[in-house]
Amino acid sequence: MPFPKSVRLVEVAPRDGLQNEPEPIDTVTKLELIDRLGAAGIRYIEAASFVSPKWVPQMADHRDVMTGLTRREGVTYAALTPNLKGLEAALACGVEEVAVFGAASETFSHKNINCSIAESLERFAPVLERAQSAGVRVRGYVSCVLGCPYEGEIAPTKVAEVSKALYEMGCYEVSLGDTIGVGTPFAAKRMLEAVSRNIPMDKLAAHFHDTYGQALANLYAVLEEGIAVIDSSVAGLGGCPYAKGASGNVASEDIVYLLNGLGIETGIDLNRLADTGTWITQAIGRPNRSKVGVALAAK
Ligand SMILES: CC(C)(COP(=O)([O-])OP(=O)([O-])OC[C@H]1O[C@@H](n2cnc3c(N)ncnc32)[C@H](O)[C@@H]1OP(=O)([O-])[O-])[C@@H](O)C(=O)NCCC(=O)NCCSC(=O)C[C@@](C)(O)CC(=O)[O-]
Repeated sequence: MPFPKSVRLVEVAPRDGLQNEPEPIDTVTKLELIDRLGAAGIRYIEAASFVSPKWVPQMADHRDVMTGLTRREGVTYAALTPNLKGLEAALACGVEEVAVFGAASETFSHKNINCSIAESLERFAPVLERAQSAGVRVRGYVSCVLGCPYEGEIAPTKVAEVSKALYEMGCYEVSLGDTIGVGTPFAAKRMLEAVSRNIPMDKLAAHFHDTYGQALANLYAVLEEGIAVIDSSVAGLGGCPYAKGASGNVASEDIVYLLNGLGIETGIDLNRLADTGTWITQAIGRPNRSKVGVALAAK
């Protein structure tokens, strides 16, 4: 299959990138991050997470973030909503898109959202119904698609089964999460091949973490298969609170550099994006994990 002509980047740094930070990051910094990402040309930003503050304290200011952000024309600002409580709170803030998040691993599902895979799907059904009645689109995540921190290998058929359930429930897109970044290119292709038997390729997204330094290679592999939506995090920020040692998503700067080199359109200004990575890492005292960001900053 030829490479896609353009790729839509889903920027997850304000949520996935920051959720694991142990020290509270003030809302003003989060809002500036979101604004700078929009100014760099990102058209889809996952801004917050309406989850329990007891589970993920860093996302406790979700209301202030969602109502405080300056909306730019053409940019979608989305939020995670694991249940009806989260959805209602997000709707009250005027959210235009939400995401539910499940897993292909039973143990991870319990650790992350305190229920089995089957229970999570039951919990998501009314979230989708309510969101749809409010005219809000719902994205679906599947975690552990290339491995689980507790169970090890995960069968592609299991990933396909959970993805299909989310898609059939009404998620307009299913994002496939290599939560702990253990995948390699052939494994990524095998997993995608299984999932895409049930779901059209243009309804799938790749959400690959870079823990083992494989994210770019894996993304190249799935781009070859026709994936055209990629989740990424500026400066490679992030990690999952329920996946010890997992590092952030592929750095947005690195994937944009790769896509530019392949002649694939993103509409993103790489220099502005790299400046944003430099700024946020300095603001929160984290190393910049984007090789491209570091190289550009050194110029
Ligand atoms: C799902 C729950 C809430 C279940 O948690 P629970 O304890 O089973 O829920 P509960 O219904 O029994 O409620 C317990 C308490 O939480 C409150 N509560 C209940 N729901 C909400 C809500 N929406 N917002 C705020 N508060 C909430 C509820 O009101 C109650 O408060 P209390 O009476 O004890 O004071 C919990 O497990 C949770 O919040 N988990 C979130 C975990 C999380 O955010 N993980 C990181 C995101 S997923 C990820 O990073 C992976 C991804 C998406 O990036 C893809 C990848 O890389 O693989």
